[in-house]
Amino acid sequence: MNVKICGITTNDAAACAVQYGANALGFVFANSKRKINAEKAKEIIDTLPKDVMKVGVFVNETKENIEKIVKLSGINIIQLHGDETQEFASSFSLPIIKAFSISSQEDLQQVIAFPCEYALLDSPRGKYHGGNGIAFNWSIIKNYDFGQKKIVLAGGLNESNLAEAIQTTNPFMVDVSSGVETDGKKDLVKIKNFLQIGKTVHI
Ligand SMILES: O=C(O)c1ccccc1NCC(=O)[C@H](O)[C@H](O)COP(=O)(O)O
Repeated sequence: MNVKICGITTNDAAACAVQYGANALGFVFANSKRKINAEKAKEIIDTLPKDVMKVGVFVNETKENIEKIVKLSGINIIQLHGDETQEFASSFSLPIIKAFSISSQEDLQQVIAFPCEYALLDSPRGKYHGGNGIAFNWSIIKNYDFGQKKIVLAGGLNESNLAEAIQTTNPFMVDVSSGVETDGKKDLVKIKNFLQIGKTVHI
């Protein structure tokens, strides 16, 4: 299973995630307790292997600022986690991960229609637009045909529920932030455990 560890702010957390096989690391440039600036993100990204996806997370940010941060930091995928339009998403040359809040089957139609390579399915917004540590009802997407969209399952995943989440939804990738933290900081043991489960679980 592909695994994205989101909300990376330190070299240690990035190195640990890469060591245990993370496929993607997320850097949050939006209002968040995990917010990072482009310079620090670049310092971390410069240490990462080529094949690890470097995802920049944005919420209702301007195109100009996103492009500035892309250039400064070296991120190579843009995650739009706000109310961005289809037109806005289509205006970038980098691959797009569009985040969707899922609370019922009706929310799934917009996922298919949206012009993005990856659709990140998350729980409804809490204090922040994302990274709230709350799972949605996975049965909503069980056996749903998303066509060519690569589904990234997010929201409240942790080492206790990851295997069940993957077996229920069979996504392209799983994404975690709060579930690999202790007291609001990335926990290297939890990152390792999460990745070991993600890499070995049978679907
Ligand atoms: O992580 C944040 O703090 C954040 C803030 C604002 C917008 C998006 C954010 N995170 C995006 C992610 O991809 C998270 O990993 C995803 O929402 C799942 O988070 P969690 O439920 O904490 O595992």
